[in-house]
Amino acid sequence: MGGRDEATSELLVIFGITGDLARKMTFRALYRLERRKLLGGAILGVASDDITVEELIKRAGEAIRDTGEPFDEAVFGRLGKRLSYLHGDVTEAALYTQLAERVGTDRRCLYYLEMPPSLFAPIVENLGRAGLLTHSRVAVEKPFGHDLASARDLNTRLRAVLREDQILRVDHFLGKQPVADLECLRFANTTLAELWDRRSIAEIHITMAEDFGVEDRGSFYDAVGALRDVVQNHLLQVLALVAMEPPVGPGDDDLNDKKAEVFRAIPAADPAHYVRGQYRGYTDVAGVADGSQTETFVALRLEIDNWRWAGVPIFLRAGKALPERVTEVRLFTRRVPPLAFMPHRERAQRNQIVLRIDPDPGLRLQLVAQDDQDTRTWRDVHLDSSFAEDLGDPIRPYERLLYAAMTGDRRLFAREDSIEETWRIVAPLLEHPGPIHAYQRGSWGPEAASELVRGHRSWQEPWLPPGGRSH
Ligand SMILES: NC(=O)C1=CN([C@@H]2O[C@H](COP(=O)(O)OP(=O)(O)OC[C@H]3O[C@@H](n4cnc5c(N)ncnc54)[C@H](OP(=O)(O)O)[C@@H]3O)[C@@H](O)[C@H]2O)C=CC1
Ligand SMILES: O=C1O[C@H](COP(=O)(O)O)[C@@H](O)[C@H](O)[C@H]1O
Repeated sequence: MGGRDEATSELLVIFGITGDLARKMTFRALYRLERRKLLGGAILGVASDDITVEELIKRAGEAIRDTGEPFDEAVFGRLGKRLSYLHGDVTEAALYTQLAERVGTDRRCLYYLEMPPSLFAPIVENLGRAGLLTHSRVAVEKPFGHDLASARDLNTRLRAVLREDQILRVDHFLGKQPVADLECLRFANTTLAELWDRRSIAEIHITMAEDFGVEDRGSFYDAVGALRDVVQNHLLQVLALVAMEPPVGPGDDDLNDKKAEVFRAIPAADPAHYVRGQYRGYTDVAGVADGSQTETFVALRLEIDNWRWAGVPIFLRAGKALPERVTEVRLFTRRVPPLAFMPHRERAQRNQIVLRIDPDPGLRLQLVAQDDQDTRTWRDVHLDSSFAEDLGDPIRPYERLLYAAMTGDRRLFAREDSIEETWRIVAPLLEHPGPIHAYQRGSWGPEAASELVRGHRSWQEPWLPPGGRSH
């Protein structure tokens, strides 16, 4: 994380400071930045609850403790001194008059919108009317639209008052260490860089598994489903970083240009290669409609029609109530020819390269070795790196993203064209969702997901950290 300069925001204004995301993620991220002495300015929280700043600070402390973060009173004291609070209805002009009095129109602010998505555009329009956007940036949480048309509409409304370089579209997966590091891992290492194309790679699997259900988010989730919740955004952003060409420079657009090229080369997904599942018991969750057809599991196949990846199938799967919480990218190499020097001319298994994003990020290279006890057979051997062991405690996603937003580093945020392309890619699946297959909680999803990969590598047991599951 780099230094601060005249591009750094002087004031962070958080809309939605009393919400769930702030409680679970934002306060902790701010606390960690404070501990690393990376917070330079004041923080103003905005929400509708009529509470005092003392109450807000108390809630912030509880929220940070609840995350299990080691708690240092001195650090928290410094953070608390930065906090102030403004309550009101964000749909009313009066709030922005008060905000302008508190903030002034000359300050470089970062407005971070952790709000119900229907309020993103109205808030930005109100900020514009109050003259509060001239020197400022706006970070908007997910989701950015619920389909291509709504994403375009939101974009148009934001762009009516903001330049593209003032808009930061948050996707917290882009703040995860192994995702942020993909560019360097791929292009700084000849061993990976030389393998990373259709000549050496036969197929790619990306798995995002969660070992919990929808829990208390029934009404939010039932209107969204797995495809919109994590594939259109998180997994496609990861795929772009896995598949892109090397950026030609360090600029924000250098990276985003390469990601956009990948998206443009992905044909719209084919509903014939799309499987949806719903775990048994989902419709009993509070907030879920009776007889809901919303998917809690998806598996799909994509292609990238460019010179690097043509002919390499890409399989994505994501689901809730699966056996493990694990997110990984797995590349299967092509097979070597039969080995004439072995007693049987059997062909060795493919190598696999696995990037584990969660939990315990790391990289695995799965190779084949001759079994020392029985030289006629093969054994898998693994070269594993745990990034925490090798690189130290990682910066947390929201910590990384908040800092990047405050310093104006747009590389970690999704650009307008990428968002629209990802909605285009999934559009046929939204229009023709197909049947929903029931699956048992704690299974790897419906049987139809295995059918999807028939003739290809089967879905693999994900690579788990030593000791199995961790959160
Ligand atoms: N929660 C999560 O785990 C995640 C959330 N997100 C995204 O973050 C955003 C916020 O989500 P979340 O925190 O869960 O939402 P919540 O419903 O928990 O919080 C919403 C916030 O908005 C405020 N608010 C709502 N309406 C108004 C209004 N008219 N005027 C003023 N304030 C208002 C609420 O204030 P008050 O409570 O005082 O009324 C509250 O602070 C969403 O875009 C969501 O998709 C993204 C990833 C994960
Ligand atoms: O955006 C979302 O992401 C979480 C998973 O994020 P992680 O950082 O815990 O891996 C997912 O559970 C949630 O449904 C989705 O809205």
